[in-house]
Amino acid sequence: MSSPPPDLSLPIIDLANLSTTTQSATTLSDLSSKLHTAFTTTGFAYLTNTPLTLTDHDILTLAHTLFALPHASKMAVAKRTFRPANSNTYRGYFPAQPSPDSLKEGFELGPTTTLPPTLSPLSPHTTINLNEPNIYPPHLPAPARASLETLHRELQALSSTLLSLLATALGQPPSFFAPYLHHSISTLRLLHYPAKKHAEANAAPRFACAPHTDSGLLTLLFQDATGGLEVQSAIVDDDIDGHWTPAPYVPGSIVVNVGDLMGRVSGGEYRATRHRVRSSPEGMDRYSVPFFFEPGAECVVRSVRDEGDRGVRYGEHVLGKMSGWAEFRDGGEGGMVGVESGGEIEVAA
Ligand SMILES: O=C(O)CCC(=O)C(=O)O
Ligand SMILES: [Fe+2]
Repeated sequence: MSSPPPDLSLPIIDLANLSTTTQSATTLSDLSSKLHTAFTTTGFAYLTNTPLTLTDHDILTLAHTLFALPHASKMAVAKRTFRPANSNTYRGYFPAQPSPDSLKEGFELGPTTTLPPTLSPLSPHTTINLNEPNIYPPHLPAPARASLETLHRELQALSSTLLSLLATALGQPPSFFAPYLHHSISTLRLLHYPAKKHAEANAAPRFACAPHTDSGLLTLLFQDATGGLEVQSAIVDDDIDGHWTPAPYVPGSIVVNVGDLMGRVSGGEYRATRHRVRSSPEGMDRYSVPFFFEPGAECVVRSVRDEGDRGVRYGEHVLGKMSGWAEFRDGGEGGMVGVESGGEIEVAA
């Protein structure tokens, strides 16, 4: 028998002190222990006063701008699995797919640095280059593209700072995880959950995004005020459908959560918590912008708690998970295989 679920109210961690040019040891150790407590209990927290150039309103406006582009402009950069004439396998656009448990279109970009290609088979039909360069819809205004790249760079820097605070919380030197970030392939994803139309309201999927854990180290998420994000506070008596708590929009905040890799690195101390997004009320679109903080494809991720852990190469980890998901969608007949970046692992219902 498991113990009863904790009362989940997500903590708010104020990062204002990170914006000063020098931080005292006390400030850093205070933040480190707040993150540690949040990640060992709920696995989720809100971050406020984050050191970013763009506001959350600016960031969600970028998503509105991108998804308002003509369908043909978005499909011009659709991943090859959705448009076989295209050469991009991992970065770019994915259209909303009919699915019993989720409905969303998305656009994904990685770092702007040039990385050596890594061609890995996902399935007999599909090869993925996790180190692929970015590709943008032809009609996306140049300032929007520049803002997306700035945002990716700043979120990478912020996440790296959080990782060094977690290193100390786990009893390691602050730079312990620096080698993990060599050729890091973090993904910035823009998401649009289209509104249900009246005629579809009863047949529409229950979730906009099905229950899942994220595959990387950490996820930093901007969401609009629509609501629907829910976090699983505990799995009691093996009831994996139970104990969901809303994680509503908090103005000016970023939701941060632990991904599978950080769970592994911490020897299971940090909770890679399952979460999901409920379908919005009829007629409401929802937009969100998660940033999946990921190591390099070649990085071997090991538990700091287990010297015998041989570890897992991140590229293999993420492709293994994706192949499971793709088969789930593919039906095994070489049909349209939905391939999104390594941020999300859907848990088949
Ligand atoms: O849209 C959201 O609020 C959450 C999205 C998410 O969890 C994901 O893409 O992994
Ligand atoms: Fe997620």
